[in-house]
Amino acid sequence: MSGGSQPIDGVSTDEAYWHHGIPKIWTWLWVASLVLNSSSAWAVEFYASWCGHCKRFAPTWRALAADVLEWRPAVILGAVNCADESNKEVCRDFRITRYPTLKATAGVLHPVLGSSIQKGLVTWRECSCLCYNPSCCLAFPYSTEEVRGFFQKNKVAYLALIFEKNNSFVGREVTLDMQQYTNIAVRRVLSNEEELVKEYNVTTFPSAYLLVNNGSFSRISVQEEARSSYTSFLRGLSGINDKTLILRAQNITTPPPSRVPGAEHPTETTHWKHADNSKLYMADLESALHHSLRVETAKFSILEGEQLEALKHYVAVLTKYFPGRPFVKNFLHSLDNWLKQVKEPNVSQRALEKPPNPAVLTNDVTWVGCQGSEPRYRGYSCSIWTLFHLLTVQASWHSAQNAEVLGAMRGYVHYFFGCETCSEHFEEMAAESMDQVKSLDEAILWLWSRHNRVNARLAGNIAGIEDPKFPKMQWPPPDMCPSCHKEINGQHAWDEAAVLHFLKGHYSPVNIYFAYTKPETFLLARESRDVEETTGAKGKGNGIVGMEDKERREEEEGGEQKRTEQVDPVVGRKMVAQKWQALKAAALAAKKKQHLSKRDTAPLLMTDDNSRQAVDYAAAQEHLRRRGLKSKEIIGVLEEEEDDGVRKSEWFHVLGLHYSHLDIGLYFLSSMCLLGMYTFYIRLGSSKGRPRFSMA
Ligand SMILES: Cc1cc2nc3c(=O)[nH]c(=O)nc-3n(C[C@H](O)[C@H](O)[C@H](O)COP(=O)(O)OP(=O)(O)OC[C@H]3O[C@@H](n4cnc5c(N)ncnc54)[C@H](O)[C@@H]3O)c2cc1C
Repeated sequence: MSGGSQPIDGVSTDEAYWHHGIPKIWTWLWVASLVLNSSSAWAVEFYASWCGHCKRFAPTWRALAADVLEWRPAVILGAVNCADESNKEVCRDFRITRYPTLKATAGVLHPVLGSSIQKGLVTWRECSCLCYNPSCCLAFPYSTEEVRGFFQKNKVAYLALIFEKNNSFVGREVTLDMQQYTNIAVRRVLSNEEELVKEYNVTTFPSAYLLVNNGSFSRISVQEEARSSYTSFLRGLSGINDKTLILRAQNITTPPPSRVPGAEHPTETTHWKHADNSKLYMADLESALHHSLRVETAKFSILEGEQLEALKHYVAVLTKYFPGRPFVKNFLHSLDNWLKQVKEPNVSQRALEKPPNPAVLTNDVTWVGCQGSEPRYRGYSCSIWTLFHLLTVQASWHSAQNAEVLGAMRGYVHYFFGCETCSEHFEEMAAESMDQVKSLDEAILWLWSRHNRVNARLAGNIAGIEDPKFPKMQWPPPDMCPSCHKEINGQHAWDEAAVLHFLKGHYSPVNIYFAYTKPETFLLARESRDVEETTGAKGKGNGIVGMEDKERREEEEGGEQKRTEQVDPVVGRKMVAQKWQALKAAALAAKKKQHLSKRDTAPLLMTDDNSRQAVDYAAAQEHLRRRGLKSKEIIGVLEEEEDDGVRKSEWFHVLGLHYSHLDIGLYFLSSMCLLGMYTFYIRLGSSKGRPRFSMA
């Protein structure tokens, strides 16, 4: 893979990737083998797709890639998206904790703008030449002897000499510009190489001379003594060979694998999800938890000191105030307990990664309310704001300490939030006034007003980081909360009491919608399968709770495709309507054939496709299995269904309540009670008229 302004054939083109044409690096193995073992010098930008500053920096990196396109294979530019979970290990191993970070095979390049990066690249190229491959060091200054013996040693038609001062980069840049051309060599000669300076009668620096292998030479006459002028003059010489011949001969245009199999991790699809901006979505909140706890913290192989304390504080606040689904709350509780019991001064990432058993949390991201019009917009940063607003409001209903949530947010943003400039800005605001927050309501308003300050700073689409569909505004806008806005002396003013009231309603658990969330059974199934895949521990739980061994074997023998169908959210999404019908049909058939009772199939059959009610598919499926329905007859429907914007999640939405499979279990229990009572009363009825007690 190589850098440049043009898309490279065969490289997977990701819509989310705005560094168009710069190689996207997928996996640690690949990076390690390509970057570290390469005789080329690599410069890689590590970024996060949600990070505004990375978006702002992207044009510079892109322009640089275009500019140094001709420096391949000596210098190659790449980019790695650290927000992509499949790159988690790469980013950790390269010790990337903030975005954007530029790293080169010989050190870190500081993300400074413009030509200084280029100069940095040139200097670094020289250093890496020394470290890795001395024979490639064409950019070192030439001595008088080297120039004199040049044509004896090298079978080329031309030698271009760039005379320049030591601190000039022109000679080195032209050398790199021309290094893919055959039949010509470019060398820099320093102004203190007196003999040569005299011999060629050099009076200005820089200036360039062309030596021909027949012994003639002339000054290169250009309008401006600059890199671009020299390069275009030299490229116009007759007999200069086309670079693509060399590239082909060296086979360096071969693209890298677009994705290493197994590196994929289910992430969001580009499929548009219906969302209402007056609602909160649990999918966003759970995705924020997952990303903050498993991706942002995963950048550090060891957590210790204040950073570890910040994590503990964050998790403790989440555990207290996150209004999650029961199994998510369990997850947080387990993590919190585990962290509290840590006696060592540090915690390794590996230890942290072990999921607290048996609790489970989604292990991918699904943006709904935080979805951007393109994958490069919004997402994580939106969700973390949403999460913290929700927590400040939740804390106000409990007897929390005033700045407990704000403190957790401050610590989290300071130590873990990858966007460096965001973190610095937030810290400035916190240092300025967070300690003046005197009540829980003030904490809600403090966060609201600081968020609005950030919105104001970013408004107006600075450097294209604003999602055009979600322009930055002072929030809540009048259409969301008319009473929040008032006028004092013709000037807009906020009615803070109304704002507080609005925020408490907006960031309240009853305003959280569960569309696009995955049920616990689905997550457990996926998690245990992941464990199985990584440990190779086949047969040790396939995630289908309570499944008989025989059936599990059948399932495994059923082949990969079936398993994929059951769990792959993308495939599932496409096929779900069909599957749903098939599952119903299978249940009906089974009911007839196998004499399953109505009770057994009830949860499935009572569900109306067009209603807003939805059944816990996985629970129903599991239930049918237990009732003897063969696995082959049950088509896995673990994914939500979407039909004209009406969603049926695996959780019931009935009167605003969410029913899990536990609820369905209770439903069966109550059905049985009813049945029992019914039988009892029938018996009672049939015994009417008969004396209850023997007559005396
Ligand atoms: C702590 C922090 C600091 C950041 N600093 C920077 C920075 O310095 N530079 C930069 O480029 N990006 C920064 N970002 C990212 C930026 O603020 C946005 O998150 C990002 O641009 C995505 O914007 P968005 O349109 O999704 O809405 P966001 O601003 O992320 O808001 C998310 C949701 O919160 C709600 N909301 C909006 N405003 C408010 C409010 N005032 N009160 C309550 N709820 C509100 C809305 O429903 C909105 O959809 C920061 C993010 C965080 C978490």
